[in-house]
Amino acid sequence: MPSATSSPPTSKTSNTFSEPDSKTTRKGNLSRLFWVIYSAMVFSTSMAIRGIQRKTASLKLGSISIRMHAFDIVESEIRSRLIPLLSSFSFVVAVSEFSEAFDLASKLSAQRGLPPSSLIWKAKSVLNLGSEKKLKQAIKMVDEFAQCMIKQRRVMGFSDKHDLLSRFMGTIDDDKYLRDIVVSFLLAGRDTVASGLTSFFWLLSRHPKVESYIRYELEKVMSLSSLSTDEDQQSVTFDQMREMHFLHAALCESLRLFPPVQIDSKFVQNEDGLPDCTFVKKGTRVTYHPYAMGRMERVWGSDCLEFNPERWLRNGRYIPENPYKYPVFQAGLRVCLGKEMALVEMKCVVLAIISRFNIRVTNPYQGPRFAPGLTATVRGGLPVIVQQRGV
Ligand code: HEM
Repeated sequence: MPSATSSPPTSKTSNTFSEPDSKTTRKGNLSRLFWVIYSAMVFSTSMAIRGIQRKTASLKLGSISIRMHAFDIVESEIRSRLIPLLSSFSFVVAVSEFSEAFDLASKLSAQRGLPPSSLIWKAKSVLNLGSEKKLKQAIKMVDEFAQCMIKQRRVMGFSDKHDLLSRFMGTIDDDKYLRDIVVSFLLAGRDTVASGLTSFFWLLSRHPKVESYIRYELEKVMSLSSLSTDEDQQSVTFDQMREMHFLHAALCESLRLFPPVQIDSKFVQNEDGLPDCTFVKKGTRVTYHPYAMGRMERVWGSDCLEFNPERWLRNGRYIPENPYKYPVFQAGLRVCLGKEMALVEMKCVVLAIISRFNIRVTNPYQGPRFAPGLTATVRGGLPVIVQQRGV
């Protein structure tokens, strides 16, 4: 653990595995749960982006005020839905029709790229057959959901609202464009965050000391705060969370080993050369591989395969890496606009869960296996045992 904040976790936060007690534990599928919760949360902060809107979106998404707004929304979803769900004896996650349609559309779109030639899906699409027919139906349902959300917001009024959709509605009148913005952001921000959280909980199950240290850091920031005299303060505030350097480091380290976007391709617009002088002609597909890059000894050193949050800390403070070395959120012009928001969301969920529950993966020795798709979805989900702490 980092030297500047190296006091050992208290016994209260120590994290030895205890056998599940039938009254306090329940089994569930964490990745499925995150997907469902996030479909609601990301919608309330989602926004469109294309061409000229990128700049506007980038300013808005990166701003402290929008991150604080996201923090409030996520906190409220956690309190009203996630915690009650995890606390109930057996949790069955209700999957909405929309959620199913969204998953199907993502899966079928990704499957288009699997056969060697695109002719197959194009022919099926023209003839409206099989998977292409299902894809069209799924996309229609997703679009209708987004349209309905925009229509409702118009009826309810948006000028006094602070969420991103309302802010964009103030500048864009075209509802079809707004719909595409909502769907794009949902696509960009939903499964990525769910995937990152799922892998993180798998890693925590394998590294209980890291989990204990996050709990210790949480207790520390809360006790140092002037709010600590306020007996009503039950959960961390946005500012306190920003002081949690170890948590931030642990999430970055987890995303290094399990990036939600494992590979990403670009097509060359005009003939060009790569930095190593490889010639690339117009139309060439160039793929970079964040999953492989995060595990290269040449880049990360001999302990590249270890989960070691300390590699991100100097004197207890988080030091960011060069995004070209760590392209989990891409780098340069097309860098992820939701990076900061994603980290806020992930931190909120992690803190809410680990301060109240012990989450144990049922088979921690089996690493996550990913299904083919746009984002790294854990195949079959991540079966876990949830145990309420202190019971
Ligand atoms: C851990 C979570 C996330 C990861 C790892 C991630 C990663 C990425 C990556 C690699 C790209 C570049 C894709 C490309 O150029 O092909 C990207 C783009 C983008 N991301 Fe994220 N993302 C995450 C969460 C989010 C969230 C929560 C949002 C918004 C709510 C978001 C919004 C966007 C947008 C709008 C773009 C498109 C930027 C552009 O093309 O100009 N992302 N993301």
